[in-house]
Amino acid sequence: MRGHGRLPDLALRTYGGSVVAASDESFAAKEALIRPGRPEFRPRTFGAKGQVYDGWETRRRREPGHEWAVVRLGLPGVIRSVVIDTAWFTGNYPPFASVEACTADGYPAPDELTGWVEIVPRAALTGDTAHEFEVTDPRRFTHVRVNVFPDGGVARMRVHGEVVPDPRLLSGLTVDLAALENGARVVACSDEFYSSPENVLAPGLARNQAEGWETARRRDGGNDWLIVALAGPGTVAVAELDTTNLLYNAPGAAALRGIDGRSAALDDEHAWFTLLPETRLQPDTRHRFRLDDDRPLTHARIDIFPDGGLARLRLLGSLLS
Ligand SMILES: NC(=O)NC(NC(N)=O)C(=O)[O-]
Repeated sequence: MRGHGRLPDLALRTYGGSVVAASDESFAAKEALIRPGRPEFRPRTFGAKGQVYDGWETRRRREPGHEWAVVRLGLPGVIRSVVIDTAWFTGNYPPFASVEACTADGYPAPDELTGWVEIVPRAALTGDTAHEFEVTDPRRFTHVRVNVFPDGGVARMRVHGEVVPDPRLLSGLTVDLAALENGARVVACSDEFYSSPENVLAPGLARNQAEGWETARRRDGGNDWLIVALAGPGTVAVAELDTTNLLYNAPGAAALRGIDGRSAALDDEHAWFTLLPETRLQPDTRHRFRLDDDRPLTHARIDIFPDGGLARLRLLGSLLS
């Protein structure tokens, strides 16, 4: 069994994050800070404002002070680490940075945010390096502010943590119990050769194959699978198995099972019950299946036969009250 990757990036643009304000972005736009993917660089590529960078880059400060950018998390939650990546910034990286966070109710404007607390104390940075800082504050945060001293460029900021949704927006409703934004996460997966299984829980539709989960071609006669810890104990009424963008590598079939992890161990094969028996799938298709089972579950396991992947897995249902 392979690892299931790291905690999700709560700030990621494709998870709904937004860089809502910055003190300056003269050389390169603040929005790049939370862009998915590794930063790119083409040497000797100059625009009207200077060398082009895939990151946030401020002007050279000529007066005292420092620069900052505020990010609204797409997925509010408990932050476990922050990555400040100065990739490609060598003669223009900030020598120091710190990170603050705050919690806001509703939809404040950036200048209405209050109650900032330091979650990463001022630390020295080096150029062209991804610096990871552990965060120990256990509170739920909705926004972060990165400060750079005195100025410079940061390619990416990643804010890894555990999603903590607002329970008022889930209880009593039919919701996707397998959605990352509702607190679901992948806890185990057979293979993540081409792209991460976490992608099947992401918001919205996958725009291409890489935005879904894709396994290697399987040659051992077995099959690929993943296990999702749901948003909470609940019942599932509709399963959506989306093979969009998988044209020549969609699984031939899939099966879905559930387990109530409150009373059984995940490795107890007999405690898993079938929600959807092995069912034929078509390539590039959003399949929706009405399930006929009201047993509560905390985890779901999808088996795909023999390999391939999925663009999305949606499990519409309700949390136990
Ligand atoms: N975008 C830039 O041109 N930045 C800087 N210069 C180079 N060459 O990268 C700088 O900070 O002066």
